[in-house]
Amino acid sequence: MAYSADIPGLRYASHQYGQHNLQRVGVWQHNDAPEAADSTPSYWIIFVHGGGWRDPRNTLHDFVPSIKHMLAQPDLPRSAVRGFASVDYRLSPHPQFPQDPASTPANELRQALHPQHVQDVLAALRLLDAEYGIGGNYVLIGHSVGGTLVHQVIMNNDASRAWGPAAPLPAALVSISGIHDLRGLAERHGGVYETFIADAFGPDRQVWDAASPAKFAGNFKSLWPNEPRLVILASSAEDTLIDVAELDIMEAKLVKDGITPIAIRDLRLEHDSIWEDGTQVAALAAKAVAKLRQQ
Ligand SMILES: Nc1ccccc1C(=O)C[C@H](N)C(=O)O
Repeated sequence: MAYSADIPGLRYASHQYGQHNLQRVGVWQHNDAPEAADSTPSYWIIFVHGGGWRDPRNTLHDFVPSIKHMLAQPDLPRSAVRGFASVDYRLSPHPQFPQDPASTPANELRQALHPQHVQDVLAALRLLDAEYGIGGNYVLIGHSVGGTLVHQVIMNNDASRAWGPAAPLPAALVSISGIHDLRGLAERHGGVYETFIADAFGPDRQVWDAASPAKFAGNFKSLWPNEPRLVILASSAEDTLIDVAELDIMEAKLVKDGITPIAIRDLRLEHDSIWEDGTQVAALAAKAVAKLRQQ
């Protein structure tokens, strides 16, 4: 049941925020009425999947194992969580999954180019705010290129709003095995890294830099007014696809901007096993919520 959204005890709703099949967001909430209101705040936990901006095997369902672990997580009380959401966004072409543009319906074609991926994530957050009133009460978790996208939500909050109208900003960001410097990653590894970045961003490396959170010309602290601006950066030493340099450079950028992230370099498991297993994603979400509730 790899693609099932079914989680015992939760009801699932899928929402479209655009015409394309991938412009959708999944929402899971507890079946029964919420517990008696308590005075401590509660949060939405929202996930943005990875897959090199292109892999159709990565979907909003990537969050399901992590949600199951969160339900069983003793240090993430039910009263602390309003619900879970996971975002799909239009993808770029993948050479292993070719499509014939002549015969493929427009709403199934994967031909997105930056900034369409982040435009979609912003649109999904606006939909969640309109339908569920998430406001700034959410933890935004990204895996791999999802880690790029969650930082870009903050980057978009400058005067130009280049990638879309304002979306509510999160209370906390969690970037797991995140890609933060496109050019750096491509130059260190070459090969398929250059290919999937060029397929998603085009050939101009200045565009890559402008989209890279760690190379961002603006200041994360000033564009993210809501306290406490909690950021958790996490990487696994067993990850053979994303090296710790991607975490190091993002940590340095945030520190320069006046934000001290929590940096966790000792996750276990290979790149994709982290979300497939979900235990560590759940623990990171619980850590973020606990920190927010301590404020
Ligand atoms: N090679 C990578 C390195 C780093 C991060 C992702 C990938 C991917 O391959 C993503 C996806 N499975 C893809 O086929 O594009």
